[in-house]
Amino acid sequence: MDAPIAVRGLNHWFGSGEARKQALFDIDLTIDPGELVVLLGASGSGKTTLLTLVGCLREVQDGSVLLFGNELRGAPEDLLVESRRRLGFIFQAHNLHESLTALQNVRMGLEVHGRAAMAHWRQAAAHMLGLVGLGDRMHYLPANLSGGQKQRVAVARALVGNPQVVFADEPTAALDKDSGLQVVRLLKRLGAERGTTTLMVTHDNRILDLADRIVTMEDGRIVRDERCRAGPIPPAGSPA
Ligand SMILES: Nc1ncnc2c1ncn2[C@@H]1O[C@H](COP(=O)(O)OP(=O)(O)OP(=O)(O)O)[C@@H](O)[C@H]1O
Repeated sequence: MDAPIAVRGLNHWFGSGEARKQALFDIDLTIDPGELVVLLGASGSGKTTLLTLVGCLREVQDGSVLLFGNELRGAPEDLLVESRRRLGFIFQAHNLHESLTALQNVRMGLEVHGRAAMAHWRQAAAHMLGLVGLGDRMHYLPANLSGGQKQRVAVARALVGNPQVVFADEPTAALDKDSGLQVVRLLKRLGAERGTTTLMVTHDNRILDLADRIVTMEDGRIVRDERCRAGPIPPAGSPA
């Protein structure tokens, strides 16, 4: 299988005129299918900028970003929309809809996938909530869930559409140690089972043990790229 993400010579600037400031410098990064890659780096080093560029949430200005083999620089809107459908996003502020139950919140993760996916939304959402250990909380409103449980609902929502790549920005920041580990273990397990690739920004040293690879950024540049011992578990059905 081809690399889902291949970045070459990526530069990015914010602002214009006098205030123009370069945030990314000549980034090269190839991520293999099924990898759980952690992006580390001090505040302002460019992690979120990189994540949003690869996640089709920001326009690529200079260099190349191949997502599923498609060039995002200068890509037409319909290609970006199509690409986003294959992605899942988990952000620190889990932004669940307070007036919707856990099940209904997870349903939202299927809405972009059209009528075929929606036909069986209840089964799919319930199955996903079961996988994140919330089978007995499906009809709870967010207000009646703990921080860790809410984040797991957000994880279920991100994963219910079976994304090929998951982008997670500080997914454990609001969680205690056990809940944080649980969320990342879940991502890792689903990655192994489904071949899902995860690119995760974190400051959380506690979850580094679970990473297949740790990429460190400093002042807009990648300064280290280390593979960890464990390595990715190949998805079921891939050649030995
Ligand atoms: N919308 C924006 N407008 C102007 N400058 C920005 C914008 N977003 C980010 N920057 C700047 O780009 C640089 C990289 O920011 P970025 O948010 O990618 O860093 P980060 O590593 O994710 O930081 P943090 O860990 O604090 O989230 C910083 O200097 C930041 O001030």
